[in-house]
Amino acid sequence: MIEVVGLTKVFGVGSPSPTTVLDDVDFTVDAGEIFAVVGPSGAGKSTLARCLNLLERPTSGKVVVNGEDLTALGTSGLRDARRRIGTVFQSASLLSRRTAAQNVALPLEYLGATQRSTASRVGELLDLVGLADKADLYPHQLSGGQRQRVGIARALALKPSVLLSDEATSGLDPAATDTFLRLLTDVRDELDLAVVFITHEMDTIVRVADTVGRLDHGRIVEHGRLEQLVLEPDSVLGRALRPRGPSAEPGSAETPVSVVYNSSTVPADWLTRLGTRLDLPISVLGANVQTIDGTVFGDLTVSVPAGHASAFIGAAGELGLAARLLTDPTPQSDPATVAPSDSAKGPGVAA
Ligand SMILES: Nc1ncnc2c1ncn2[C@@H]1O[C@H](COP(=O)(O)OP(=O)(O)OP(=O)(O)O)[C@@H](O)[C@H]1O
Repeated sequence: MIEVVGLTKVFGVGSPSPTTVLDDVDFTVDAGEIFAVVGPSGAGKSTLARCLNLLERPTSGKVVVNGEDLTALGTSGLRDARRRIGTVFQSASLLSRRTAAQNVALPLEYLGATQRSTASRVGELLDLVGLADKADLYPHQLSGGQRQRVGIARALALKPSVLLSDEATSGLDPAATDTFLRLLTDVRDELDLAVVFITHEMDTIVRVADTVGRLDHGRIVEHGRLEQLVLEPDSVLGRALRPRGPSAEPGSAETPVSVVYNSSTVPADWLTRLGTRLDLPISVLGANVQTIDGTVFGDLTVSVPAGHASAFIGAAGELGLAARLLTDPTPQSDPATVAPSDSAKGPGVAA
């Protein structure tokens, strides 16, 4: 378990123009949980990663792992404490003159482990990430995805309780990303790890995250469980988690209404029921249905005859659907790409 309490990083403390890059960040990730952090460029994601694994000293606040405040430790204690957090970086950062096995062995060698115990642990780890047959290959002989899997093996070498993945799927092709995400959830389950998954790729979040935080201007401005956020019509994160192509235009005597629902809590024939109950022709203008952790979530735009939208919204609410007028059909903003100044305007209207 990792608890981050009031984490603040100010660069240039004491200078005429100090920059606050992390501002009172709080979150907790339990063992067995994947917490995704998403945010636009410059939001402070890399700084957060470096403060979490203590490559960078926070200005104030705490990073507590399994009850121990790592930020309170001196230099030698800190070296030891870093073992509790394994990091997988973007593009793996493997040493090019070392084989896959030698790269995985590196943290064990620093620790002074015997050759025999190192060889045995490296064998286990390469097995875990499905690369036992690539042990003697050099990084340039591995694919990008394989290099990231070596990165995971190396991050796990010292049996950390927290795994930090810092933009680790950036630049991977879809198949390698799939393999990486499956491996991440497998090791999370097998080793009961608390995982902090920093990314700007919303589709990876939908596939692995239990909880999600949106970082903006160094602050966590939205935070929640994935399956709750995806149903939030007004949430920037919620909208970005429900990707959808453009909807058809409603007719001139029709009003577009957005409907978001969780299929486990609404009747499967909700659209037919609403049409019958209100005695109205209702048509679908656009839709996205996706499965998150086994539950189907829907996000539709429907057209309702003008003058009947309120009745539709009320009746939909009674069936457990979140419906609202679609007054601003602008494209969804993506919290991973939206400029800080735009996102500061707050959420727009759900698509
Ligand atoms: N050493 C430093 N000194 C001063 N400012 C810094 C320093 N490191 C980062 N910053 C500033 O902190 C802000 C956040 O940077 P950071 O790299 O953490 O953002 P990020 O969300 O990871 O961005 P990206 O997605 O583009 O990598 C930026 O405005 C950056 O200029």
